[in-house]
Amino acid sequence: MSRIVRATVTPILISDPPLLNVLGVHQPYTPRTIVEIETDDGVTGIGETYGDTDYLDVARKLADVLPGRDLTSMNGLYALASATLTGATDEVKEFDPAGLRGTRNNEKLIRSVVSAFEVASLDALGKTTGLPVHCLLGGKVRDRVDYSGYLFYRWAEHPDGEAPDDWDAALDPDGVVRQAQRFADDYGFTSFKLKGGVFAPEEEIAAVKALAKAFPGYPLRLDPNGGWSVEASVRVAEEVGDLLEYMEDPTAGVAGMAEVRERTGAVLATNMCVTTFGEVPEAFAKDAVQVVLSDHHYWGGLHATRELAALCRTYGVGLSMHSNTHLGISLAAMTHVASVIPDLSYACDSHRPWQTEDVITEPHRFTGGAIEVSDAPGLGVELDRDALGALHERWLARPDMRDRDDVAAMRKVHPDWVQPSLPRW
Ligand SMILES: O=C([O-])C(=O)C[C@H](O)[C@@H](O)C(=O)[O-]
Ligand SMILES: [Mg+2]
Repeated sequence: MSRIVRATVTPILISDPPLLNVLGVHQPYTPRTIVEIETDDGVTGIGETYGDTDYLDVARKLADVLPGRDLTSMNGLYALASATLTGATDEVKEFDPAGLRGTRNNEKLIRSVVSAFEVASLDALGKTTGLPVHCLLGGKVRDRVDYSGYLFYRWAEHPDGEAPDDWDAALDPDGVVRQAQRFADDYGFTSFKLKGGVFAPEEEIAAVKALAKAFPGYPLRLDPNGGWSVEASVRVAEEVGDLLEYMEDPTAGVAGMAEVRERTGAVLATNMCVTTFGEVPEAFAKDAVQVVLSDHHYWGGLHATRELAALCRTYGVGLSMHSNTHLGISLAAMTHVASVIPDLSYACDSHRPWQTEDVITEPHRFTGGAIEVSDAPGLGVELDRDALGALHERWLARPDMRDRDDVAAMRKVHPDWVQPSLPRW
C-alpha cells in the first residue's frame, strides 16, 4: 500500500481573455490551484482546481495533514478537509462575483478542494499500478469525449492590453459566427454553446439564428446565467427554442426554472440552481431541470461525479458537463470521468481553447471537437515544472488578481458598473 509522503499546493495565475458574461468580464489573469501528491514509491500525482484564496486556504490545510496517510483513502478526504474548517461559519452566498456556478457554501468549497486531491491521488495510483484513471473508475465506455465550442461575446483585448491573444472582438451575430467558424476550423467542434446574458435577449436571439444559419443542424445552447426574467425566458424559448438542444439557466432559481419549463416545455440545463447534492430533490421534484451540468471540481471529484450520474439516471434527468477557466490537468480529469459514464450523451463544455498557457508538457489537442481518452498510466499528462514556476511567480507578483472578480474587471472600463441584480432582462 503506498503512503503519501508529501502534498504540495501551488497557486498560479493563468492568462484569460476578456470574455463577457452577465456579471461583467473576465480579468486578464485567473487563479488556479495545482496539487501534487508524492508517495513513498517515489511517484507523484497531480490535480487542479479553483484558485481563489478561500479555496487555496483549505487546500493548504488539507495538504498539511496528508503525509503518512494511505494513498487510496480518498473517501476520507472530505472529512479531513472539513476538520480544517472548524469554527468557520457556513456562510451561504447565493450569487457571488467569483464565477457563475451557483450557491457557495462550505460544503461546496470543501468538495472543490477535495476534488483536486482525489484526482492527484488517482493519478498517483494509476502511475503506481500502470493503469489509466479511467480503469480505476471501472473502465471507459468510449475512446473519445466530445466537447462543444464555447463561444463568448468578447473584446479584442483587455483595457490595459494585458494577457493578449490573437482573437478578434465578437460583439454581434457576425462576430459570434466568425468565432464559431474559427473554432470549427481549428478544433472541429460540431456543437456550440453561446455564453449569453451580455446583451438584451433580442440580440442574443439574433446570434443564435445566425449560428443556426451558418451551421445547419449543429446542436446549439444559449446560457445567460440566470440573466432573464421568466417572461424573457419564455419569449426566447418561443423564438429559438427549436434551434437549441437545451436552454442553460435562462432564469435564476428553481421556481423560475420550473415555470419556464411548464410554460414552454423547453429542455433546461443548469450549473447554477443544482450544484450540490442538497439542491437535487426540490429541483427534480419540480421538474425545474432536465439536464444537470456536472463539474467534477465542485461536485467533489470523479467518484462523486459518477454518484451524480447515477442519481440523474434514476430520475430520468440528463447529464452534461460544465467548465470554468481551467488547464490541461482538469481537462484530462474531465475526459477520464466523461469516458466512464455511459449516458453522458451531450458534448461537454470546456473553456480550455481560450487558454494560451498550460502547466502540462503536452497540452491536449481537440480533433473533430473531441479529446482522445488516454490509456497511459494515471491521467496521462506530465507537469511542466518551468511553466508551473512561471505562473506561480505571476501569482506572487499580482495579489490584485488572486480572486476572480468579473464585476471589478468590468469597472475598469465602466467605472459605474455594479454587480447586476438578476434578472437583468
Ligand atoms: O456555464 C457556465 O455558466 C459557466 O461556464 C460559468 C462561467 O463563469 C462563465 O460564465 C464564464 O467563464 O464567464
Ligand atoms: Mg452555465
